[in-house]
Amino acid sequence: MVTWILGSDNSFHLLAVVTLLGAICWFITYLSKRSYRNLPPGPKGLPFIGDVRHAVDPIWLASPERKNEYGELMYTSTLGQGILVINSQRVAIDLLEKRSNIYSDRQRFISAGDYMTENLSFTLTPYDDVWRRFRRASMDSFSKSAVSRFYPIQNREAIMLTLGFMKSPSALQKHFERHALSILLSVNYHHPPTQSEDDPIVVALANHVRRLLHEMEPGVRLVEFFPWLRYIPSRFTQWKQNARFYYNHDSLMFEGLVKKVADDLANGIDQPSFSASLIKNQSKHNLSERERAWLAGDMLAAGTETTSTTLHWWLLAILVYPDVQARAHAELDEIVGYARPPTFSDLPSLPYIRAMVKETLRWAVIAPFAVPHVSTTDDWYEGMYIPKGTICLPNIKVLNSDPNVFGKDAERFDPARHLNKKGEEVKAVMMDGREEGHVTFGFGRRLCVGKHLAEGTLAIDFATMLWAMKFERPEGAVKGELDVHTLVRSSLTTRPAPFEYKALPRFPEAVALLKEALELYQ
Ligand code: HEM
Repeated sequence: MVTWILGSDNSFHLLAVVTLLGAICWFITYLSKRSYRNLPPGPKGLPFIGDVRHAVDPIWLASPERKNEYGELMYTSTLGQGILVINSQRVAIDLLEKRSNIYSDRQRFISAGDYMTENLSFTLTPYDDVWRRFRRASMDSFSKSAVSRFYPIQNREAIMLTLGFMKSPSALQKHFERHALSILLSVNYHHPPTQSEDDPIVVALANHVRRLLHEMEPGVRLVEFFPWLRYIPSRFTQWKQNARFYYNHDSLMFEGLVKKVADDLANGIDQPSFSASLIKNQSKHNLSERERAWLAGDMLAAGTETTSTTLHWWLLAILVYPDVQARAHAELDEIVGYARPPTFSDLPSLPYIRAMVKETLRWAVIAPFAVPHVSTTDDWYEGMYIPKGTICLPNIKVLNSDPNVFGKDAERFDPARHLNKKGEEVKAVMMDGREEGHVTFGFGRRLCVGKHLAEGTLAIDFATMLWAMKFERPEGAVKGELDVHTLVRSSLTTRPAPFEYKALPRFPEAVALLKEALELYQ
């Protein structure tokens, strides 16, 4: 047969086709090997399973030693999943900002994503049409100018937080968590101030976040490693039944919160809130009722713990750096005085307080890898190959203390680094010229939507708390004893290790003046 083919007229064509196919196969193999030979440096691990041990160890991945060992980019992989750790602002900006069009997807989770949220959790949703509509709708309400309508809520909550602290200073975490959630419930639904952490909505939300994060933990769901398991019918798979149950449960919870706002609007009660804007702009945003409810609901999950954890780090920072606290007190005394607590209208005249917001976000380690991005196409960067589907981890602590950007004293908490010699705000301390002075809000198209709201909350909280109180170490505490390095993992974020402090009123009338001011916001 072979002889016949070779001997016929067609034989030449066939031989040519086979040779050509062979050459193409060889070329593809050569190219792919060449690509994989050019992956960024990093630990290789074992054949087939890769570097499982390190890939699931965030402390190892985030350590500044990796930068010394491998440089600005480190690539590792496990079970075929590529992971890229970005260790310099320059590269983070080049990839996640300048090539944002191909680095803006999120990691896919079958259980937490496809089943438990039907991919309607804004923070986790893939880079698709739903995300685009969510992004547009939320930018309308959370832009720098739009958030000013929430100032009265933030002012009220700053006073409530300060009064709570003055009454029971030791319960810092409870105060910060109640405060952050209460702001977001009011901003989202014009909900009245939340009084305690036992409030049913507080408990329900905490459970929602806890469930999702548990579901996303590596190794909790086998289906994440063996996606074909999703095709096993629900009656044999408890995880699928649970995920469906909680999707329906959470959808009803979020829809119920928006419905209350819709009822108010129908009854002529028109108070500023994110949900009210979504309802009024229904046709512009093109969101279904369910999408709308999940969008508003995800703001609570994304904004609560991040804000409360930042406050927690700030308190530690001003204890470790009493000189910073003293300079903030001096600014408040000069600009606000002792006759009334600060308001948003004071903030333009309080550059040191505003710089303290930037510096807290730079110095604190709130989310060590922000929220990972995923690449959507194969890419080449400075001769290195980055395969499609790579999980990209910006190493926030390393980027925020990059000596090329912040100098040799980057470890120090020093708001003055964001000011010039005259004490005025310096707009850009960053490589891309962005104004924040840190990369804690993430990058590119997925940059934190709530950043303006969060900055306002932190500024008015710092101003109000420092106007009323002085924070000190308890008697007998030795300088240098405070631990600024340990990271205690909470659900979404990392907090500092527990520490002791005293919160002392700065002058006798502070409580009465705060209570008086609070009445204006009731
Ligand atoms: C200090 C407080 C906050 C910090 C440190 C923080 C940090 C972040 C980070 C790191 C991301 C991921 C960015 C990226 O993927 O590159 C993010 C995304 C997001 N944040 Fe924030 N955030 C804070 C407050 C808030 C608040 C108050 C809200 C709601 C009003 C909010 C809503 C969101 C949303 C919805 C996303 C997802 C955006 C998207 O995937 O397109 N955040 N935030």
